[in-house]
Amino acid sequence: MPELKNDTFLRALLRQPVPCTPLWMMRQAGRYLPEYNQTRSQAGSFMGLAQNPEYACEVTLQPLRRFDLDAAILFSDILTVPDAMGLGLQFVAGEGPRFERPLRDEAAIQALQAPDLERLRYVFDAVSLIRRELAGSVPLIGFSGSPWTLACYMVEGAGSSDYRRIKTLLYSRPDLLHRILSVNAQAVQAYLNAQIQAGAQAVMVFDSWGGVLADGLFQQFSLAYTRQVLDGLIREHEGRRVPVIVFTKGGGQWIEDIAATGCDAVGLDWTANLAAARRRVGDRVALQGNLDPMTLFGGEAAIRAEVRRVLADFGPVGSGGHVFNLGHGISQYTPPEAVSVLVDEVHAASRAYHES
Ligand SMILES: Cc1c2[nH]c(c1CCC(=O)O)Cc1[nH]c(c(CCC(=O)O)c1C)Cc1[nH]c(c(CCC(=O)O)c1C)Cc1[nH]c(c(C)c1CCC(=O)O)C2
Repeated sequence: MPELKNDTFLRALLRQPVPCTPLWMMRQAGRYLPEYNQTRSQAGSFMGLAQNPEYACEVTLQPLRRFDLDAAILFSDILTVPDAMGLGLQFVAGEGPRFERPLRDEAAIQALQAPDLERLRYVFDAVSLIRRELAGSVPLIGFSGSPWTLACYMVEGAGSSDYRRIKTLLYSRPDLLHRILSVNAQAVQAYLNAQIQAGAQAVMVFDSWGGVLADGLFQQFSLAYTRQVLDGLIREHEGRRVPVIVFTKGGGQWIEDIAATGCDAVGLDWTANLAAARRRVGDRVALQGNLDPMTLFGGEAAIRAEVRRVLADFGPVGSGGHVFNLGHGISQYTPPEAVSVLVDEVHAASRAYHES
């Protein structure tokens, strides 16, 4: 594998010195890019894109051709894992993901098993192909959903506004929920390790729905299983540390607990304040985030001002690590020009915070 030309993203995650703050964006490959929509219509569907390594590679690279981003993220979805467990993932146009066979009774839960990784071969093939095509320009991030977030989709069968089904299970049959979560933890760990072996240079766990849990239950039903995943991850590959990022949407109040999972970095949504977060965890982990994605609709002056505010909140980087990101995925309605402004401002305005 060729030497990495730009390793600022990996260095920042490990709290090593960098000349300016690296950035990437959650959902950086997606519908706000016309070229994505074009490739998607060629592929016929979202899963048609994700399951074809050439298409997955093409859309992964699209945002990097337009913008000076410091990392690539595998184009895939967190729901490929429950799909490989036999739940039957479907993307209904305009409705988002849905499972044909959600976990709705005890028999289905007892029968659940970690998937045969051969069924996810298309993901690992995409990882290897993307690594080859990146040719050392920037590192590649692999990812998975957290055991809890996957369980939410597996039990609800689709997105939810109140999480009624999974919370019914949690409060009435916690034993069954624990069974789903242990299967998921085993599956996610094997899935991430296979991505690392295929060439992912950092991995991120998306706990998108951790924030809907009550305090105490978050630690028991989400974080404990994320920690199980991390405990068995490959942390060194190709002679380099493979940093792990844990992102819990709505998890700002639990940042000390998240930092204690053994991750290298904690991802924060825009409701957290980076200065306060840093005071709480010290420089034990790097922080990733946390611009409100809607800032990108505010015009150039607002984008530049908000980027400077986020950088100032983190403050002089010193022995810490900051990876700039949005606090959640970029909206499909974002004008691509807004992203150019964001990238320019992060790289230019952050230099002052890296002078020792
Ligand atoms: C909860 C979740 C999902 N998927 C994911 C999460 C965790 C992150 C988060 O909290 O947003 C993770 C994900 N999904 C996708 C990526 C690709 C990599 C990237 O560029 O960040 C990643 C990292 C592609 C995608 N996954 C999806 C799209 C849009 C699909 C399309 O092209 O129609 C993309 C680009 C579909 C998807 N997939 C999922 C939903 C709810 C949807 C529909 C949402 C929507 O319509 O915006 C489940």
